[in-house]
Amino acid sequence: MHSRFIEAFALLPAALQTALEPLLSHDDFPAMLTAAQVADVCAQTGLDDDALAFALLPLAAACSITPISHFHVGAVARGVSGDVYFGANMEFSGASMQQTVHAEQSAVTHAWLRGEAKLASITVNYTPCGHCRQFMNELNSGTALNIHLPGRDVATLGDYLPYSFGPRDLDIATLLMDKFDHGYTLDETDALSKQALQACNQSHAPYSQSHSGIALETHSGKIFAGRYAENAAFNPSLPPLQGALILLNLAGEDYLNVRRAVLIERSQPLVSQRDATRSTLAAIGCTELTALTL
Ligand SMILES: O=c1ccn([C@H]2C[C@H](O)[C@@H](CO)O2)c(=O)[nH]1
Ligand SMILES: [Zn+2]
Repeated sequence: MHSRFIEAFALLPAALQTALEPLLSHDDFPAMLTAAQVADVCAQTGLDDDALAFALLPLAAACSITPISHFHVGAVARGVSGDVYFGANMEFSGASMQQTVHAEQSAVTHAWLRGEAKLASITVNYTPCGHCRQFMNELNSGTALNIHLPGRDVATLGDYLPYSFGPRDLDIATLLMDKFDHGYTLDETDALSKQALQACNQSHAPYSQSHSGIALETHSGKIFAGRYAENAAFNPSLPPLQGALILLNLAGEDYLNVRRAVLIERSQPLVSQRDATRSTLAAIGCTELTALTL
């Protein structure tokens, strides 16, 4: 079992420990459960889907990296496929506050990067901040997304974000997690560039059209790609680097092990990721960034 889970796992009810043990005992547990695994764990423990999501929160929160706040937020997003995805907050010492990833953003992005089509619900161990509510208002599940919080009845994003501002206010119809391919091509043939290009092609940037994607390679040779997720209110947009680091972290890798990165964006974009990406990568000890333009 990955060392980060040991303490939280030991505090789970015995029946849940028994049901989860075969999944978590692998070092490469992907911080998600498939619909079939969820059904199996529910059958073994007698928990329903929602109770299981709450019970998993301490494991999700154990994935947080919080050198600044030491405040561990965990989230569990459920896709319409029935698969569930962990999320956890990530902080970067030596970078700007704006580089922080919230647990809700982590869970949502985790689901998106793994190809989930739409979210049905999200369960979080603390109330989502205004920034997260706005971030989630970009999703193709819209204000119908169910939000489960400890000690509260289930409510929708619409309940938590009344009089909301969102994509429709800017006449945008393509929403976060909708599938698309922007069709950019590039002659580069190395694996990292190819994955960065694919991420760029799947990025969500309907406001600026400044599509971008990144791929990170770790010292162990693994590759993690992230797509830009733009937001109607602009500031809650999530840069591609954050997407890739979310996936890397949830896969059990250490973000200090990023060896090199390829960022792909358009030439002279209205919104550029390059400088912030370079500076955040430097804060986590990676100075090998190749920035390619389309
Ligand atoms: O909705 C929220 C509010 C805060 N945090 C994180 C961000 C930061 O790492 C820490 C303190 O704000 O908690 C979340 O993950 N979600
Ligand atoms: Zn938040």
